[in-house]
Amino acid sequence: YIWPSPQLDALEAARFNQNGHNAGGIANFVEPCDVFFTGGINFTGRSNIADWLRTAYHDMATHNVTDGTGGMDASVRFAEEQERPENVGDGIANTIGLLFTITDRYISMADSLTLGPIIAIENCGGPEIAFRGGRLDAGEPNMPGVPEPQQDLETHIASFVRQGFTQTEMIGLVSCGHTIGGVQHDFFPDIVPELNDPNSTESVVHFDSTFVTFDNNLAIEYISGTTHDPLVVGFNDTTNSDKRIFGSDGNVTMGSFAKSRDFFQSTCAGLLARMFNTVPRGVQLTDVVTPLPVKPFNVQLILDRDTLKFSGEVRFWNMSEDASRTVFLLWDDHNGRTHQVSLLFSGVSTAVAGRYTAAWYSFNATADTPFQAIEATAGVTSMRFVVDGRLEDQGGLGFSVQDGVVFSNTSCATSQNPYAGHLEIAVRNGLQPARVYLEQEVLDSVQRITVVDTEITPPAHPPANASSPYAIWSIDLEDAVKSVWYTIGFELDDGAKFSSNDMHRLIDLPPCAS
Ligand code: HEM
Repeated sequence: YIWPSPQLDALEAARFNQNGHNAGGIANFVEPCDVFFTGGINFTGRSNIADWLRTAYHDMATHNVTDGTGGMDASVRFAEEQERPENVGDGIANTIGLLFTITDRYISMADSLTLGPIIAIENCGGPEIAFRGGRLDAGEPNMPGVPEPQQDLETHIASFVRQGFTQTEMIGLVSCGHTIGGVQHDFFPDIVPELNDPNSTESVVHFDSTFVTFDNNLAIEYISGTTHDPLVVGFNDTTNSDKRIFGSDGNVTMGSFAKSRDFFQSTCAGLLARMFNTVPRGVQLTDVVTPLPVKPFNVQLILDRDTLKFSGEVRFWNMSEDASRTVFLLWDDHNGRTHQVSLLFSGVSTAVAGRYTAAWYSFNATADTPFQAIEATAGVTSMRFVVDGRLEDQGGLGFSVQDGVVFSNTSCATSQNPYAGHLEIAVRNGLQPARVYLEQEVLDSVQRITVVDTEITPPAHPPANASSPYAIWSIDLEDAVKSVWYTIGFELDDGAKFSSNDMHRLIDLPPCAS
C-alpha cells in the first residue's frame, strides 16, 4: 500500500513492530511462550498463547455460513456469551484483558483477538499466518454454537460445516488448536482430575508434550499411541471428542501431520487464516498486511511561531544496525525547493522470533533536538530518503506530508482546576478546509471505540498578521476527566479527511499569559 494510510499503518505496526524499538504491546506477553497473564514464574500449567488461540476460535465458532451471522467480531467479549457453558473458564476474560489494550480507532477488538494468536503462534514455533485487518466489532452477542466435548461426531461435523469447514478441515483445525494448551480440572472436572502437581497448579492436562510450542507433536504422539490428550484418552469416553474427530477419516489426516512438520505447519497457516478471516457477511477485510520496506512513523508538525517543528522516524525493513550507513531525509517545500539532512540511528526492532530486523532513524536535528526546524512559510509537502546513496521514494510518489492544519504551541491552559484550555490550530492560507475539528476516541455503550469530533470555528476576523502563512483557529475547552487526548482533524470539500499524529491534553499545556 501507499504510505500514509492511517488504518493500514496502524495494523502494519501492530503486526510487525514486535520487539525492541517502538515495539507494540503483544509479543512480550508470549515471550517466553509459557508466559501466563502478565508474566513472572509460571507454574500454573496455563499460558497466554493457549488462552488467545482458544478465545479466537470461540469468537469465530458462532459463524453461520448460511445466514452470514457470527464470526470474528469480538462478540465473545459480551458477558452473555462468556456465561454460556460452551465458553466456560476464565481464558476468554484473560485474553480480553491483555489484547484489548492495543485497540484504537484503527484496530478493532476483533482485529486484536486475531493479531494476538497470530503473533503468538509465529513466535512459538509456528508458521507465519497472513493477517488481514478491518474486522468490525459486534454490537450484541451472537447465537451459541461453539462445539463442546460431550457432543457426538455428527454434531461436530455439522457444527464445522455451519462454521464453513469440511470434515477434513475440522480435523486439521482441531489439531492446529490442540497443539497448544490443555484441559483444566477447575472447569472440566469430569474430564481431568485434580493433579496436585506443583508444575501445573491449575491442574491442566496438556494435549501434547510441547504444549506452548506450535508443532506436530500432537499428531506424532496420537499416531504413535503415546498421547496424553485428555480428549483422546480421557477416562470418560463421552468427552473424548478429539479421539472421535481425529479418527473420523481413519487417521489419514493425523497420519499426514505426524509424518511431516512442514505439511502440518502449512495446513495450519491456511486453516487458521481462514478461521481468522471468517467474519460476519458484509465486513470487508483489508488486503493481507505486509511490512512496508520503508515506513515513516509518527510524523508530526507543530507550529512554533515562525517555525514548524518537524519530527518523526523512518523504519527500514530487513535492515540491521550499521554504524557506517548514511541515511538522508530529503523534503520538498511549497516553494519547490528541496532540503536535505542526515538522520540519526534510533534503534532496531525485530519480529517473528527474530526472523526479521528493522533499523530506525529519527528526524532529530541533534541528539537533543528531536525535530527539524522548518521555516513555516516554506512548509513541507513530501519526503524522500537516501540510504547509502539509494533513493527511497515509494516508486517516485514520495512520502506526502500534510502541513495544512497543525497544532500551534501558542495553545495554553486557562485554568488548572477544573482543567480548561485555549487550543490554537494553525490553518495554512490557501487550504480552505470544509471543517477543522478536534478528535477524541470514546467508547460507545458496547465498548467500541468511536471518534467524536468537536468543531473548531474559523477566526471571525482576518488574521492580524496577513504575512503569516497560517491563520489561527481556536477553541476553548474544559476537561472534566482531566486527561482527554485530542488529535486534530480536518476535512476538505471533496470529503477527504486527515488526522494528525500528534496528541494533546489540556493538562500538558502551559498556563496562558494573563
Ligand atoms: C470439536 C471442536 C472442539 C472441542 C470440543 C474443543 C474442546 C476443548 C476443551 C474442552 C478445552 C479445554 C478448555 C479449558 O480447560 O479451559 C479446549 C482447549 C483448547 N482448545 Fe479446543 N476444542 C475444539 C476445537 C478447537 C479449535 C478448532 C481450536 C483452535 C483452532 C481450539 C483451541 C483450543 C486451545 C488453544 C485450547 C487450550 C486452552 C488452554 O489451555 O487454556 N479448540 N478445547
